Amino acid sequence: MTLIVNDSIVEDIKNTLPKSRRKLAPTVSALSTPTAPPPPSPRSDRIQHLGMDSNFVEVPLPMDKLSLSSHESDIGCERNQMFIVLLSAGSFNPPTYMHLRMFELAKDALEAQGYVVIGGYMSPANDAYKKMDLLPAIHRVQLCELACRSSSFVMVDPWEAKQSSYQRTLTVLSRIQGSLCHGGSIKKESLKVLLLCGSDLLESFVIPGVWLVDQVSTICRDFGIVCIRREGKDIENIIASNEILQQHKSNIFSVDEIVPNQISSTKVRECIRRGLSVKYLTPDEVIDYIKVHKLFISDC
Ligand SMILES: Nc1ncnc2c1ncn2[C@@H]1O[C@H](COP(=O)(O)OP(=O)(O)OP(=O)(O)O)[C@@H](O)[C@H]1O
Ligand SMILES: O=C(O)c1ccc[n+]([C@@H]2O[C@H](COP(=O)([O-])O)[C@@H](O)[C@H]2O)c1
Repeated sequence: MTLIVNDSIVEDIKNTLPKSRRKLAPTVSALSTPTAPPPPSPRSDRIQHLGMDSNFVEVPLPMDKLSLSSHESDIGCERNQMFIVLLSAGSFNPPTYMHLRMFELAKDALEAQGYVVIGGYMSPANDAYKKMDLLPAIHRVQLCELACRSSSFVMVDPWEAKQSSYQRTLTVLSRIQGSLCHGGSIKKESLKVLLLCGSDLLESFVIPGVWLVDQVSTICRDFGIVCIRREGKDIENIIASNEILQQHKSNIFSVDEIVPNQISSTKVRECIRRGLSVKYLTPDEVIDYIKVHKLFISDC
């Protein structure tokens, strides 16, 4: 794993993105359509990060697979050891083996640098994300639960999916950090909650209007990013193209795929629509659920 950098905003990157990503709900243009989620006001964002908004649906953070007791956390502090929790935010429409592989790749790479990865979360996007063909969140949460059954450390955080409105990723990162540190079970100074993503998501950071610039800064500075190279995308160039990413390059971990893997949810959906097998692209439990509920057969 190498640490890398970035520089200015590249407008035409938008056109190089997959079609589906150009339809991201929180873009400026999408926000003017009736189906797009309203942009959270700066005030509501601030309150959300503090975890004080009484309009939130309360959902406890699952911790059953976390490999850390408070005692170990204290030891970690003494040894100056940093514990890592990974958050993967996405549509997971449906989850694939590549989504699960990302956690393994990130864990290996971070542990090779001396970090201790104590857990990971998949957070399926809220229905208000309105990405093309998005299944209702209730199914995507269930599919993620089934997908990560075989993992010893990956869990599903259904909080984002259960809220009544779109939730930005910074809010989800803050909620996870807050839940883990609440009551002092894990010391804030020995915990890093990192956003786990593919290079296409990192690329979306530099597209004007998709993310809030201040929030990109906060994510990079106060949290950090582990980015898995996807389909040959040059992570170094993405970082070099944006001032904020460049400024926080030491907090952005770039991970190479050992075994190139181009599985995507789009391709899985296409296969299902065409009546083709998706075995070995996603876990059998996911396939069974899709069959029972007759999902992805026609456009949502
Ligand atoms: N093959 C892959 N390599 C690297 N990152 C990936 C891969 N597939 C998904 N990801 C990452 O997983 C996260 C969640 O992705 P998402 O749910 O959109 O999956 P997707 O396969 O890209 O979906 P879709 O095809 O519907 O756009 C994103 O950060 C994305 O970059
Ligand atoms: O927080 C934001 O401003 C923000 C802007 C764009 C995308 N995201 C999140 O990034 C994820 C992208 O998912 P996907 O399926 O489009 O790759 C999804 O969880 C979105 O909620 C988040």
